[in-house]
Amino acid sequence: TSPQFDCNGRILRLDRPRVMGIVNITPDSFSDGGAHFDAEAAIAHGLRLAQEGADILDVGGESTRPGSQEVPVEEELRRVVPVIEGLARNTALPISIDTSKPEVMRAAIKAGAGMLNDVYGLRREGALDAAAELGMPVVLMHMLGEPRAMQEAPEYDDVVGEVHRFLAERIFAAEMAGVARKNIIADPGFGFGKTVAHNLQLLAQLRRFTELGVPVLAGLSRKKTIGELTGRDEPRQRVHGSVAAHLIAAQNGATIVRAHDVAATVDALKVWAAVAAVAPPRKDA
Ligand SMILES: Cn1cnc2c(O)nc(N)nc21
Repeated sequence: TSPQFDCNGRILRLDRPRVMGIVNITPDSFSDGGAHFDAEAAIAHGLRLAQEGADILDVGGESTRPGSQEVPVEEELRRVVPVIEGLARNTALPISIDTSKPEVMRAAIKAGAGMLNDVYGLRREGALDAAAELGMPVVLMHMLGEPRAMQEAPEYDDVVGEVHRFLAERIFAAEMAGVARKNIIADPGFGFGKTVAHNLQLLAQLRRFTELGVPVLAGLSRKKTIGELTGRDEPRQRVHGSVAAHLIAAQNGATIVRAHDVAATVDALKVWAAVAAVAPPRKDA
């Protein structure tokens, strides 16, 4: 039987690779040009991703791209709560909250979100306890340093081994804090303190992370690595490269991929799942 997650009453079944659609609420996403954000536009975008076949919607109010600055908690709450409420009212899909702040985790779950997606791997003050108290599925992701400086000159002796060890430690810390192991998802954090070479090694050896004994999430959508490999400077032109990378991630054991372009990714994974259904059992299974 395949793992499944109870996301605040909404079920996410990992019987096949699933697509986490991205709903970013940041000034450079849904804004009417002003400094404030159009919650309605973000909600409409999330509903469109649901129409395109997303299995879960990831709502984020603080950009974590390289060089990004922190957003004050009041601001982050102002951005995400109305969107989560709007989405929860209009779709039956599970909703994850992309945040590292315990206060935002609590408010998001109260508003109807059912999964925590923390790029800091619950390392912020109070995050482990919040995750344990909320009792929801949680994604633990690897990041080297902080978004502001993580891409300056990332270095590893053995990127796969070091990311693997970090995730094993965070899983252990989460379990010690009271997070149920069945609620944990691991994520190597593509692009979070990694060069293109590091990202390629992590993707090529992604199956190593399934040894952690929890589902693996991969997020490469429209990232700089895809742009560099394809020569596409414009993120919107990185759809094909992103779909290729997520297919490889599925082939290498990921059961959730985090994507902007949901329809394209859903179609690709349908082809992947049809072949996987008739493939001979894996020798290392
Ligand atoms: C918020 N966010 C941006 N990239 C991500 C990734 O690769 N994984 C997860 N879990 N979250 C991400």
